[in-house]
Amino acid sequence: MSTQQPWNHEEFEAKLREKGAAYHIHHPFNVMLNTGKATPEQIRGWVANRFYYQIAIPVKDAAILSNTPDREVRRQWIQRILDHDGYEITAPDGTTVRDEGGIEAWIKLGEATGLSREEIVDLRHVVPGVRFAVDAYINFARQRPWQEAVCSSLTELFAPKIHKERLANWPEHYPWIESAGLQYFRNRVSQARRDVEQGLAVTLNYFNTREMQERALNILQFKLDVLWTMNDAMANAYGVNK
Ligand SMILES: O=C(O)c1cc(C(=O)O)c2c(n1)C(=O)C(=O)c1cc(C(=O)O)[nH]c1-2
Repeated sequence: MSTQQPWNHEEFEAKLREKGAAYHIHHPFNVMLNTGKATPEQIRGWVANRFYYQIAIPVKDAAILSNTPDREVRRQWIQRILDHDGYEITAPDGTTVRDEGGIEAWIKLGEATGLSREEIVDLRHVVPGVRFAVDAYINFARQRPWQEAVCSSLTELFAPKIHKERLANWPEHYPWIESAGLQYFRNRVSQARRDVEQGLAVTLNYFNTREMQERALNILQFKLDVLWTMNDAMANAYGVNK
């Protein structure tokens, strides 16, 4: 057991952010995608496989909702499910508000790359390594205390940069993908920032001894490994061009 003093919030947050060095933004398969070296086949392979992650996220968030007795947390956390699944809500006066949600936006991204809706949603292209890695994330959220599951979402600290990189580079390198198809990435930049604020607040407060803070870093590493392993599996299936 560690007998050291806990890091203060600033130090602890800095330790979490240091973990960005192991983010999948640095994986050779992602570097290939974001530097314009990928073939249409490789891009389609990535989009079709990442769809399995997209559909897992609201399931994972529903596990967190079901595990927390804290109503204030649930009030905020439910937004993530709406972000991905979309919603159609009719007020008592009959007015309806709808949003197609991130999963639908991801399907549109897939269609913009030349995949059919059917071959995306029936998961035929999802390779075993991606499936196992994503399932591990869902299982972790189902089985561990909800604060640990919240902590595991903190790879989102590093996500705005990867989305912005795609928005900056894909139109130049892959002009055959219609710009409207990239809407998912545009939406996520601000959504990820908001998610991170909430996830960080829970994590900084809950992991309040040095031993727990070290556990939080290991949890974040687990999630980084989920994303890294997905990229390994896709690199194995589709290859990496130098
Ligand atoms: O494209 C990416 O590289 C990337 C990474 C991550 C991430 O770091 O987990 C997420 C997303 N995108 C994303 O779009 C998203 O909605 C999301 C939710 C979560 C989460 O763990 O709750 N991660 C991510």
